Amino acid sequence: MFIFVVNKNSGKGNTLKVWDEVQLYLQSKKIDYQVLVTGSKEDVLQLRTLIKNVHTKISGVIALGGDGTSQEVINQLVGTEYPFSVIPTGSGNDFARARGVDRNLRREVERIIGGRQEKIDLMKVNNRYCLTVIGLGFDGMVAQVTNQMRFKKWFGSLSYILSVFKVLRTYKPSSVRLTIDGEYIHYDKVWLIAIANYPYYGGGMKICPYATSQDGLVDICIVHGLSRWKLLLLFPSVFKGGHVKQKGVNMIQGREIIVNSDKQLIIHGDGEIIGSTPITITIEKNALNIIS
Ligand SMILES: Nc1ncnc2c1ncn2[C@@H]1O[C@H](COP(=O)(O)OP(=O)(O)OP(=O)(O)O)[C@@H](O)[C@H]1O
Repeated sequence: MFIFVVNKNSGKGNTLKVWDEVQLYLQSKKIDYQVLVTGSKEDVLQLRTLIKNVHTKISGVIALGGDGTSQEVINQLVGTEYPFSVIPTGSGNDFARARGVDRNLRREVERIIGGRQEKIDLMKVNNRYCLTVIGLGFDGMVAQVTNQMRFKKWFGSLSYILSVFKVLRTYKPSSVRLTIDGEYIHYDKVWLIAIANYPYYGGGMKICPYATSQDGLVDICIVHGLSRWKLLLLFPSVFKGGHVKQKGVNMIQGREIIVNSDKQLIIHGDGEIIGSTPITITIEKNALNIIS
């Protein structure tokens, strides 16, 4: 038995259409499933009840949505053995991108149904688990502007790039004190800090190219000390991960990161606003089963 959580509001609004196709395939193969169609984050809480009431073996819980939907679903699955996967129908889809998705829907569903399982690490902030990247400062603001954008549905992953240019015009960098596994580091003029379990965010920006969800560590990218113009020039290199070799970019790894800043910085996790500084981020090894 598979359980599907379908976020009818994700991406360009065609998630229900994709679900219809998936459903046809499941029925043609006589695969047992249940579905929860959700219209808000709060609806995902019904997943627990659904799981409790299923009396056959659950082979997987599959989200149809983007990274925000995935975050909601995995927060219901941590502590269980049920494996998670996603059929990407969101705007950014950075978790799916990192795993490598088959563009052919039928093959993607087949892969999920027959897939092997593996354990991955998750990042934890204030009792909330995040899958891909947590971003602070400039990044937090970009996520906020993107989520408020009326045309996000139309622009898909391009909406993150449009927001970058919008935020770049007015954002002011700040001083940040990082404590990484007990060691203090002070940075001035910090534009952004990205803390990653997977390489991508913002619909394909390879912010931490070497991040892997199976090493018990987060990769941290700190962009600091640059003028607005230099930041703009650095921007194109992030799509291939080339920014990591440039001046003004520091890469560090760690297990526990405490962030303090001279002004309150907005924080996103998987593209969703999850709080503001000061904040502590930890990594939990092997916290989630996924279908790979
Ligand atoms: N299961 C759910 N059902 C309905 N709404 C949800 C669910 N999970 C999250 N949401 C809300 O729906 C919004 C959109 O979902 P999601 O983030 O998955 O799609 P997206 O923003 O298009 O894609 P991405 O995050 O990959 O850019 C989220 O910002 C969140 O507020």
